[in-house]
Amino acid sequence: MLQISNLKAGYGRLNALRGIDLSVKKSEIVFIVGPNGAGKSTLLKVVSGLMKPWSGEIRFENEVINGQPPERLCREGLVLVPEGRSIFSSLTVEENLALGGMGRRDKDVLEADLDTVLNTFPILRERIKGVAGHLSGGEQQQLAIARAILQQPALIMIDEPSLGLAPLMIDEVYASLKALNERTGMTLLIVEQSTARILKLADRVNVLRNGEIVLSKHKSEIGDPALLEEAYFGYVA
Ligand SMILES: Nc1ncnc2c1ncn2[C@@H]1O[C@H](COP(=O)(O)OP(=O)(O)OP(=O)(O)O)[C@@H](O)[C@H]1O
Repeated sequence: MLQISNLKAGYGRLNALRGIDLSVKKSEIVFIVGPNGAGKSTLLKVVSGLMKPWSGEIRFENEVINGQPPERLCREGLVLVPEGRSIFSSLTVEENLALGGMGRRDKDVLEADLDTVLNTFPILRERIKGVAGHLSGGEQQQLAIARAILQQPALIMIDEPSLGLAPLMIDEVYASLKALNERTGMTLLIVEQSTARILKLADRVNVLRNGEIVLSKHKSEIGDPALLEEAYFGYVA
């Protein structure tokens, strides 16, 4: 579904991505983990069209998408949930969700999808008429994910879904994402700073450090989680 080859990008003279190779297959849950400043957000920005790469190639469903604008990629099914709060805080929860389904013509299916999303994130049903800006950080994160799901993306990229969430809430959000992936086959590319929790969910884990993928393993290849830690902290070459 997504094939990234020798991707390089940065800011001015700062080299943030130094030749990334990465692939995501249909219906997989793929994680990119790495410490602060590793280049994780930059990678998602480049793939989603928010930032132009210096060189390399990004293929989405076999089409080269380098440099295409984010709104076009969104229409083609590649949707980013950026880090932090990306909801419209003065609109209600319902209005925010409606924006997610705006481009869809299948209104009946949309209604069923909305119901499913509200079952997945019950707090959003409780607060449906409330102003989104009054939700807690974690609830706003759920709203951002729910809105993205309603866009029916083929590939949803989420930047740090655990950011600012209490541990129990992180478990809930991940359980919901896993259930969604199992039910609909939606492909997920998720960025996280911490390696905690991800092994239970991931089909593939990529460790990004200093702009380079230093480890990429399918779940069947990760026998010892220490391998992951070593790559993360740079104990191995
Ligand atoms: N807008 C920007 N202008 C200049 N440098 C930037 C900008 N955004 C990021 N950087 C730099 O690019 C490098 C990669 O940053 P990036 O935000 O991609 O890392 P990250 O892995 O997402 O980190 P974190 O986990 O802390 O969010 C860092 O050295 C960072 O300082």
